[in-house]
Amino acid sequence: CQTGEVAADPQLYDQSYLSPVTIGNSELMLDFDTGSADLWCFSTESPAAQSAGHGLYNPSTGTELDGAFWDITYGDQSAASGNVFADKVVVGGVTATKQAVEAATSVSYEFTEDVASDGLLGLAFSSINTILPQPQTTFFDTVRNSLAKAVFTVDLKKGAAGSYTFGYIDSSKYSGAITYVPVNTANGFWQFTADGYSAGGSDSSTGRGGVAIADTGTSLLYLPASVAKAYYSGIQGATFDFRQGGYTIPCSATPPDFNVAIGGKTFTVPGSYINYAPLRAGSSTCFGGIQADTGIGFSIFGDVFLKAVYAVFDDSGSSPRLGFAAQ
Ligand SMILES: O=C(NNC1=NCCC1)c1ccc(Br)cc1
Repeated sequence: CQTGEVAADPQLYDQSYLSPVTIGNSELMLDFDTGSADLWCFSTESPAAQSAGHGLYNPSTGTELDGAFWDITYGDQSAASGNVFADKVVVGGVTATKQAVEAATSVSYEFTEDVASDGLLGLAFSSINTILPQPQTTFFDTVRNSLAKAVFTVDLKKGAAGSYTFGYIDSSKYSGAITYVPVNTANGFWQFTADGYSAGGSDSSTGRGGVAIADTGTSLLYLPASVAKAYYSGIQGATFDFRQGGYTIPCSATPPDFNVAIGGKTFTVPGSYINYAPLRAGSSTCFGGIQADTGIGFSIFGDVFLKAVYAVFDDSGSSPRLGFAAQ
């Protein structure tokens, strides 16, 4: 019965969180992503112009999956592709002896530029793994039957190291009870329904809830346009800046807290989390941590929300469920 824990180290402005993973005989820093289902890494097969500065997986330790290829495009239009090897993967002591490791032979500039990240470890459902002709299982799916409990937890923090655990829930990491809600796996995501939103201390709801996904791979909190609009209407100097592609606020602003009702419980994102980051270093205009989910199809509860709660991704029962608790 395996259990394990790894640190989740925040990158600049908490844009992403990286965790150490041993693949074959190299340790790489991967971005754990509950919004996708591929485990891929820069490799000795990646073009040097794309992989300079990154840790590389050397597939010599693995066994090539003949004829298997992968090609993924993320919600932010970043992309990567390559071939596949079966190799040993260890995360916080939890071992998958024959995990599908997707070696990159091409990546988009977003990944080349992010030199701290050596790849991604997908934690969505294996139904959206992009390997063809035969999709493979995520790390969690590969090890889930060997875990003490088929769960993983996400404890991200603002500007500080958090953690991911596999196989157990750590009651020292949260306060109060965990509120569980059902998950709809039809789209391959950890998809749930949020009941409603409100800003500040007021109970003036900024709108009905809706369908959402829990996505550690997305930095911000994307909500229905009406909810985002109502939220920023309460902040002096806030504006929708179409050139920046979203809401901006004065960096001097103290945004109101943001409340989300899930499963009959209210979870609060401190207003400071929504004063996300300067548009450019030194700018006095900051990008908002809440943005409109227009055109995406559902809301995305990314890191701005997840770092305010303790989240349990539970596949131990007859159907998957998500648990949230105050941190
Ligand atoms: O791609 C998604 N999440 N992960 C990552 N983003 C950027 C790098 C990794 C994503 C998933 C579902 C929806 Br809906 C929108 C976005």
